Amino acid sequence: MGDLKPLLAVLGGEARAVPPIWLMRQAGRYLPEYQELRAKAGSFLDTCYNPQTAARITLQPIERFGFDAAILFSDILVVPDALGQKVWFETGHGPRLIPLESDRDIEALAENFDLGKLSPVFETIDRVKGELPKSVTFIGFCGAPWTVASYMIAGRGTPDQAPARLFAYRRPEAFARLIDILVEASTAYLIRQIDAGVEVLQLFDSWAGVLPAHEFERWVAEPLRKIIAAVKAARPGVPIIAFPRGGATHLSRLAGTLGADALGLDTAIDPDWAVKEIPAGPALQGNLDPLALLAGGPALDREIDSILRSFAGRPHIFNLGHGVLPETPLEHVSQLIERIRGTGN
Ligand SMILES: Cc1c2[nH]c(c1CCC(=O)O)Cc1[nH]c(c(CCC(=O)O)c1C)Cc1[nH]c(c(CCC(=O)O)c1C)Cc1[nH]c(c(C)c1CCC(=O)O)C2
Repeated sequence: MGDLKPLLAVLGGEARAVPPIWLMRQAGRYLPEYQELRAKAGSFLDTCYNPQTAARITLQPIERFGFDAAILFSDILVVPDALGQKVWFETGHGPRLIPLESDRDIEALAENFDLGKLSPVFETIDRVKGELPKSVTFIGFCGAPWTVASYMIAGRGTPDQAPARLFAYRRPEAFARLIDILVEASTAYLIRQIDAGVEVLQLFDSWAGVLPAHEFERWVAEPLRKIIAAVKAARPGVPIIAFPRGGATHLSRLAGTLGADALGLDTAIDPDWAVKEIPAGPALQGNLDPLALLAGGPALDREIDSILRSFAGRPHIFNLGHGVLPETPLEHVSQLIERIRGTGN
C-alpha cells in the first residue's frame, strides 16, 4: 500500500492526510514555457498532433511544480476530428467546427470514424510514460458525449449550449444517434489511451450543468455510465474520474450509479454538502475556485484550508473546480502546493 502512487492510492479508496494534487488545464497558457513552445508549433491542433511538442507540454507542469499527476496534453475536440468533422481553433475565439445539421451529417460521422487519425496522441502517451517520475500518475481523458456533441451542433463555444439543447428537444432521435456514435468512439479512444500507457482516465462533462433533470439523465448520466461500463469491461482496474461540471445535487445519486472511481466537483459545490450528501464510494476531486488561485494571498490560503478541512478523512484529490486561468501567477501555484504539502511555513 505504501508504495502506491498517491493519486492511485486515493482512487483506490484511501484517505490521505496530504491529498494528491493536480490541476485541470495545468498544461497551458499561464506557463511561459508553454507559450514559448506554442509560438513555435503552429496551430493549436497541430500542437496536439505533434508528439514531441505535446509530450514536452504534458511534462512542463510536472517539472515546474511537481504535481502528483500529469494530464495528457490534447483537447476534447480531437474526437470530432477523428469522426471527420472539420475542427479548427481561432486564436482568441476558441474552437470552431462546421456545425452538424442533417441526419446524413450525423451518419457520416460513424462511417468516417478513423482512430488512426489520433495515432499522434498515442505516440505522445508513449513518449510521456517513460519520462514521468515514479510517484506521478498519468491521466488520459476525453470529453463526455453531451459536452462534445454540444460543440459539434453549435460549431463553436456558446454561453449556455442553447443550440444543442434546442436540437435535442426538437430532434431527439437524431441527437440520440449522435450521442451513441460518441459513446462508441470515446470508448474506443479511451481503450487505446490505456493501451498506450495512461493509468487513469478523466471524462470532462463541462456543460452538464445546463440541462433539466430528465435531459441530464438521458444525455449526461446514461452515456457516461455506458462508457465507464464498456471501458471497465475491456480494461478492468483502470480508475475513471467523472467530472460533470454543474452536476449539483445529481452528484449524490451519481456516486452509486455511474461506476466512476472519483467524482469531480466544480467550484459551486459546497464541500461540506458533498461530504454529507455524496455517499461513500467514489473519491471526491476538487474544488478550489480558479479565481482564488488567480487572486492568491490570504484569500487563497483561506480557501485551501477550508477545502482541506471539509474533505479530511475522505478520499480526496485536490484540484480546482474548473481549469487554471491564463492570467494565474506562477507563485500562486507554488503557494498552493506548499500549503497543501505543509512545507509553506
Ligand atoms: C470544453 C473543453 C475544451 N477542451 C477541454 C474541455 C473540457 C474542460 C473545460 O471545460 O475546460 C479539455 C482540455 N483542453 C486542454 C486540455 C489539456 C490538459 C490539461 O492541462 O488539462 C484539456 C483536458 C488544452 C487546451 N485547450 C485549449 C487550450 C488553449 C489553446 C491555446 O494555446 O491557445 C488548451 C491549453 C483550447 C480550447 N479547447 C476547448 C475550448 C473551449 C478552448 C478555448 C478556450 C480556452 O482556451 O480555454 C474545448
